[in-house]
Amino acid sequence: MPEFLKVKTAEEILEVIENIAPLSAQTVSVQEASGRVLSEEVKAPEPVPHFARSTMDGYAVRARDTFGAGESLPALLEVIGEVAMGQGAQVAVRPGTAVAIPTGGALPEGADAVVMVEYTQPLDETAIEVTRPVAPGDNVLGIGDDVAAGEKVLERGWKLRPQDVGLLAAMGMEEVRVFRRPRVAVVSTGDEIVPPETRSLPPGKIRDINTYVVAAQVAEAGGQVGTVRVVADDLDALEAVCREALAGHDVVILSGGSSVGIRDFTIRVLERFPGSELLAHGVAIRPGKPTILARLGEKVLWGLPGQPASAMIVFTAFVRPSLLRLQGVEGVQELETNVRRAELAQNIPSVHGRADYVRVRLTRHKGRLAAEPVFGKSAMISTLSKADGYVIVPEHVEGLEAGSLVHVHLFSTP
Ligand SMILES: Nc1nc2c(c(=O)[nH]1)N[C@H]1C(S)=C(S)[C@@H](COP(=O)(O)OP(=O)(O)OC[C@H]3O[C@@H](n4cnc5c(N)ncnc54)[C@H](O)[C@@H]3O)O[C@H]1N2
Ligand code: MOO
Repeated sequence: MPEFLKVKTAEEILEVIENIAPLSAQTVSVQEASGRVLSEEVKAPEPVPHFARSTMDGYAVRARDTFGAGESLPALLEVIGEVAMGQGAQVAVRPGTAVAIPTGGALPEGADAVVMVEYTQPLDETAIEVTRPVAPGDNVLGIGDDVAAGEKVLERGWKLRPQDVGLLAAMGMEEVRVFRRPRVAVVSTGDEIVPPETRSLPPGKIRDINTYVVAAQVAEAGGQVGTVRVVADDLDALEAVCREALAGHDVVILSGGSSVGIRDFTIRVLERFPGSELLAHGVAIRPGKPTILARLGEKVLWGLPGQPASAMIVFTAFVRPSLLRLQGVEGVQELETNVRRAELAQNIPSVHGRADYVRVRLTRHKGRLAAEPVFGKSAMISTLSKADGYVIVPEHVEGLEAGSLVHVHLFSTP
């Protein structure tokens, strides 16, 4: 009797994934760096800012000249000049004097603070009264206050976000070293699969769903979608497509044919690749049991269940983290941002023996985030479209009760 050869728990699969080494590194320009993962830590090559800047519109002063100043006893200061934006200060502040300065202007020599214009009163063309004292450093961003020279600002394995790219730009970095993005082939198998543009569907045929879902998920996970193919249930044809896909890609994702039926060829194709190492055939989750994970040297092959809901759930739970590992993401940066806590809106029944991955939709209930189960067979695409993610009912738990707090694993990062 055919059977699943190597059934693993979700935790065991995630352990295998954690041990996937990143791909090689490459240099990219800072403009292209958002979403990429650093292959080296970044240290600040220079201080930011590299000159002391005012953070307010006002007057650069010596703080001690304002000590004791108040509404009834203002400090009188001579205004001896003005700082132009984008230029170094041309004049130094001496005792008893002030220099007009815009927000972001360079603090003149001799000054150690800025008085906001609101707390000054012009006396005449060349003098002001200061009605509030400032302490040294007030309203000033000193050299290196933002980033000190040599400071470690970003870790290896950090996935760069827009604000990180801003930090690199501020430090004058034009390029960074990042891990290569995995090139991924997406292959759907099945005699029944026809392209979406097919107008009148013959009986027994269905339009291709998984190719489109998986390719979009790969792109969202930072992978580069390469070959996209639909292959008939034919062992030789599938072998040929896999051979070509493995040669030109880091990862090959098949969908369909991963179960134990007579037309489920993924395992049989793998047997034709002598160096292949089957890491999992079957994972103890529902839906999604017929999942295959294999390594062929440096390459990774995933066989996803053909049912669209199963394929999408398995991708989110396992394939996505594996693509992130190949890109060098370390720790939980990405996985954490993909989880929301919500209150379960309805009971979820479940049985012992397999972890249930139940599709849910996120809604607002009395100002709080709620997770509403979307029940349906794994052959249904509409349930996925209604759902935002899934909730896991662990193997040894008999269902979850309405009102309990759950983790919703999102299909997409918003
Ligand atoms: N005797 C058993 N039969 C099945 C088992 C089992 O344990 N024992 N598991 C069931 C489960 S659960 C799933 S899920 C499916 C997965 O099977 P395969 O991965 O081998 O996938 P296929 O049989 O090729 O297809 C299943 C289903 O999905 C449809 N499909 C396939 N590709 C696409 C696509 N690109 N777009 C849209 N739909 C697709 C396909 O037409 C089938 O209806 O096995 C169960 N059987
Ligand atoms: O486990 Mo299947 O993947 O229910 O549809």
